[in-house]
Amino acid sequence: MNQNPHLRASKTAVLLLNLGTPSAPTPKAVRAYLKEFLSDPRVVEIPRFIWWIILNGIILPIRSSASAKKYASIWLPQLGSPLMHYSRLQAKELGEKFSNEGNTVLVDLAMRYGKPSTQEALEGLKAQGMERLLLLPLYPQYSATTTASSFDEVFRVLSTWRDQPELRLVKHYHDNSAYIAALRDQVLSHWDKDGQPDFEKGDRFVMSFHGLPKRNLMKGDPYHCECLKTGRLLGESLGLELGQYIVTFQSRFGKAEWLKPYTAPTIEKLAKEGCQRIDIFCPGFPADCLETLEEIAMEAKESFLDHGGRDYRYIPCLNSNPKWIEALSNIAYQHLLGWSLGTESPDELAKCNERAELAKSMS
Ligand SMILES: C=CC1=C(C)c2cc3[nH]c(cc4nc(cc5[nH]c(cc1n2)c(C)c5CCC(=O)O)C(CCC(=O)O)=C4C)c(C)c3C=C
Ligand SMILES: [Fe+2]
Ligand SMILES: [Fe+2]
Repeated sequence: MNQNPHLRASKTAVLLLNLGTPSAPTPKAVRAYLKEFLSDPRVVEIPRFIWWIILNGIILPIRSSASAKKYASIWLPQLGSPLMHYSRLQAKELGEKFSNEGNTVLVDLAMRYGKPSTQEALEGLKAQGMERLLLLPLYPQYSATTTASSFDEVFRVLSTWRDQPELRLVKHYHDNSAYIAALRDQVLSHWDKDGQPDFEKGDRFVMSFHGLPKRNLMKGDPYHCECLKTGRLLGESLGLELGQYIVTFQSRFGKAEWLKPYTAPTIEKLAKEGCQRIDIFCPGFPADCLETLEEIAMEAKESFLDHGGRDYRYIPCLNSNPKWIEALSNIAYQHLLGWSLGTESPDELAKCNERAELAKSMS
């Protein structure tokens, strides 16, 4: 069925791309995930042979069980990995938004590592008649380590297809006004509920982004500048002055220098300097995950309180904030301009069938 492309409805699809997460919070599942992730030459740029020895001989044996314990501490009862749960929810709600607005757009989620794989997501869309494909990464700031790696994987899969879809990509949306408005809404709704920090008294608003080796920045990765711009735009939209907000980088991996200032030492320093309250938010992570829930909401909180801080407020990621779903749909619509957002009318399909019959009779 549906072998003849003339006989099927041709559809537009939006594929959300994210990193991926272990299938379970166990050393075995975490090891398989880390092996795939850290073997990606886009992520670690050390010469392959040397890296293979370090990864298999040192990192995987040590890190798999340490990370598994951390994953176990954030695993959601019934729902599993927060990254998977919120990414799926975002795909579902974006799809519903399109259909509520009368558009037929296929929406799905693909993970760069683990499941659902990019290959299975693309094949699923193809089976539903996808002819036009928009790739929308759940990375607002572009980095070769994340965005480019996800695109590479899509290109790799498509390179095996005879009949490829039309293709468009969203490179980044770090300064998109709807994204900034969603971030602002997320912060303000927490301040409305919990009270605002007192900046006159020295309270601080910290925006923590995932880090990257400094070498990547020096080689031309735009990620650092895009994080700083998101931070500035969010700070401005909240009416904050320079010094009231701080942009930091977390999740350093290995011994090399990464983007600075690092989140953990900054928080410790603030506490030691007498800052009583910090509100911390991770604008670069659209979904809560290990890096936000364990490293920021738990570990960094402990350090702040241990070093004399009194009040540590973690503001959750965008997750299923309706303003975020609206931002995703705005970004998608901008890039879908000119593409059909419905299936062909019965008239069009009938014409297709006539052309197909004609072609058959001539062959
Ligand atoms: C060289 C190592 C790493 C680079 C470079 C890197 C870049 C990078 N990562 C994200 C987003 C996420 N990373 C997550 C987890 C994670 N990241 C690394 C290493 C690098 N990341 C590791 C080893 C791990 C696994 C956890 C651990 O063992 O510490 C996650 C969370 C995944 C989850 O399952 O919850 C996200 C999200 C970005 C945006 C980025 C570069 C810009
Ligand atoms: Fe990471
Ligand atoms: Fe920069």
